[in-house]
Amino acid sequence: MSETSDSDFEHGRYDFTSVNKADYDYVGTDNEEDFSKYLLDRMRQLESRNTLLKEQCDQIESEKRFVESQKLKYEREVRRLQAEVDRLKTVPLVVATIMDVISEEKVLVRSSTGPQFMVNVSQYLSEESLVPGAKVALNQQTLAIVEVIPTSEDPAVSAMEVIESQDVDYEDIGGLDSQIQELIESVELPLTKPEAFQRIGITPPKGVLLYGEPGTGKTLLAKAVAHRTEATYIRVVGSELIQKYIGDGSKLVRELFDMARKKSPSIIFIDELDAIASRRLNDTNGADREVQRTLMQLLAEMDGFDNRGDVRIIAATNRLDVLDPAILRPGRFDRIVNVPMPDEEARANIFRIHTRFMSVAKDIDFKKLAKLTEKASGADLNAIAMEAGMLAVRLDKKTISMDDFLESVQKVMSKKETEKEVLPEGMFI
Ligand SMILES: Nc1ncnc2c1ncn2[C@@H]1O[C@H](COP(=O)(O)OP(=O)(O)OP(=O)(O)O)[C@@H](O)[C@H]1O
Repeated sequence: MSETSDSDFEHGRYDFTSVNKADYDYVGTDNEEDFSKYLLDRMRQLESRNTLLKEQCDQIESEKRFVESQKLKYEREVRRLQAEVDRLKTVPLVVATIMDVISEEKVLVRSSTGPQFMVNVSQYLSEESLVPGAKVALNQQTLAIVEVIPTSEDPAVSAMEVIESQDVDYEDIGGLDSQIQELIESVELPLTKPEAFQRIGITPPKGVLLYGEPGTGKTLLAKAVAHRTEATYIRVVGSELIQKYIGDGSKLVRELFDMARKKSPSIIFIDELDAIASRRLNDTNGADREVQRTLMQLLAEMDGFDNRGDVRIIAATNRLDVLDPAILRPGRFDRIVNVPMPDEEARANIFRIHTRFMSVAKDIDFKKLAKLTEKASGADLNAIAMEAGMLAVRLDKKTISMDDFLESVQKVMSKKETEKEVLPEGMFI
């Protein structure tokens, strides 16, 4: 009988198909019983070897699967690194802003270095993303648009101030009684009593335009009406629509009206209307065309707007003289309200309003303060009251004295004078 060592099994050297010649010697001999025993032993041995080999095979299989998955992982890593190397080796892209979309394939852009180009568009870019104002990347050689750069902030969110409820009321406004009355009739009543207008058969004005020098209370008036009507107050600033998001103004105007409808009853307050509604001087310039497009969108929104609805529009400007007459036509801003600088009586009232919650001495002569502040706006008077309060705090006093007010008047009014001197004619502070 040949000897087979354990290591033969382990190393696969054992030939399972062959039978040792010596094994035949048992057949037909007395040793047959021994031979059967031997075969049984051998079979058990082989079975146990078989189980062991199966286990080893399973283990090798699982190792193989592991190695294969590692291989795939490293292949992926190599591909990623290769792509990164390729990306770093490619020529840089030029950043540009879309000025105008001429057709599906042609777009007018202004590159970040200044010049404007008419460029082609990659067919893989979605048409909706190609809108005036969008930032794009151009191939350096062909200048074709290859990518639309996502905006880091939503212009609609940052350009609009939306306040669900206001805390300013008519009592917080000094000296503008007739202006308040105008707003009650043209904004408050259409929102609170629309049926009264229907009954009488008149349509309320679509838009109210407040004009006057800075700091005279135009914003305050709009906020107070929003408060009275419990309407959502949505404010946009004309110059921000244009300066920050060139090309996006018209989209923003559309979004503004959509939001106003969604949040109705609402009051849209457009501050610095002149920035988007000035008479155009130069049509050829891209920025001017943008302003025009924004204005066109505003007019379209106003024209398609139901004046009996629960969205009202108030706009404000310091420069009524530069407005495009189109904006003042009937059916648009057809109620024009002057918000003047406060007269003496109004100034005294505004002082009283702004010192209501301050700890002031009993002998404060508001009439005298009003006389001393002839050219002051409501905002200046507020600044005077605040400054007087600061003086009292600095001196650790319990109440604000008349002297504190006089010192503050002197300080704020002389500052105003010097600022006015350095400003070009026609510009307000
Ligand atoms: N008539 C007023 N009564 C009481 N406070 C006033 C009045 N006018 C202005 N103020 C004060 O001045 C601040 C600025 O006023 P407001 O923002 O309403 O001016 P504005 O006319 O909208 O100015 P701008 O044209 O610069 O936007 C107000 O928050 C308020 O404190």
